Amino acid sequence: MPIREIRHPLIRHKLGLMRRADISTKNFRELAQEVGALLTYEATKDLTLETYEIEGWCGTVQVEKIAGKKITVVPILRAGIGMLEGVLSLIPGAKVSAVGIARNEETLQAHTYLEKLVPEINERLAMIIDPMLATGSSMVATIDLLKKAGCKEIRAMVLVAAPEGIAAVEAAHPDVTIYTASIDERLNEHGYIIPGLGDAGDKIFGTKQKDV
Ligand SMILES: O=P(O)(O)OC[C@H]1O[C@H](OP(=O)(O)OP(=O)(O)O)[C@H](O)[C@@H]1O
Ligand SMILES: O=c1cc[nH]c(=O)[nH]1
Ligand SMILES: [Mg+2]
Repeated sequence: MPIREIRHPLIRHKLGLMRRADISTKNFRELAQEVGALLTYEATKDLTLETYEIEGWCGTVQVEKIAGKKITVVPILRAGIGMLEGVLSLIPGAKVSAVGIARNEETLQAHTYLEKLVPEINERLAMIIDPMLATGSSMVATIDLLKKAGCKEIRAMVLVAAPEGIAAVEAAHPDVTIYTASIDERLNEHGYIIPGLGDAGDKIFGTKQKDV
């Protein structure tokens, strides 16, 4: 199952607010973190649990914890940072592997400029975060480098996904499930998602809005 659109009412509501042309940087940032947290809740729903025993207030009690694999969250810089706090609010122990990728706005090809992966990443579940999945070239490049580093289980969370990007990830990496708040209609001639959110990196960091 490579794509999961999470149509939860809270997510739909928050994403609707994010689509407003006049949204402030502050509100966009807050909502990106909130939707990031809600997607994390869904994307971790099937993690396996194991029971163990503790001393509780009335004697020993069986409790549960997440079994096996540790997690690394992989924000695709810059815009992925805009979801990081939200994700870590639910998985505070996760280690962070930063991947810097910028899309060439002419060719729409992804260019990798930073790769700072945590040790023993091959033993971790990697959860990639990026607000936008447009052509898919940034996501495919990230999955390529994680697999090269030995990652065996990879999931991705994006706020908005275009059908073109979903198809690209599915073709290159059919084993990776993508969790998204919305599958939007299409890309425009500049490779921007319609209706989308505009330039998510610029909105999160307050840098100049490009004419998209
Ligand atoms: O699916 P794609 O066609 O590759 O496009 C999506 C990428 O574009 C944006 O990043 P951008 O390159 O603008 O960098 P930024 O995060 O530094 O703004 C976005 O955050 C994704 O990483
Ligand atoms: O719609 C898009 C596509 C790529 N990057 C963005 O920030 N937005
Ligand atoms: Mg950008």
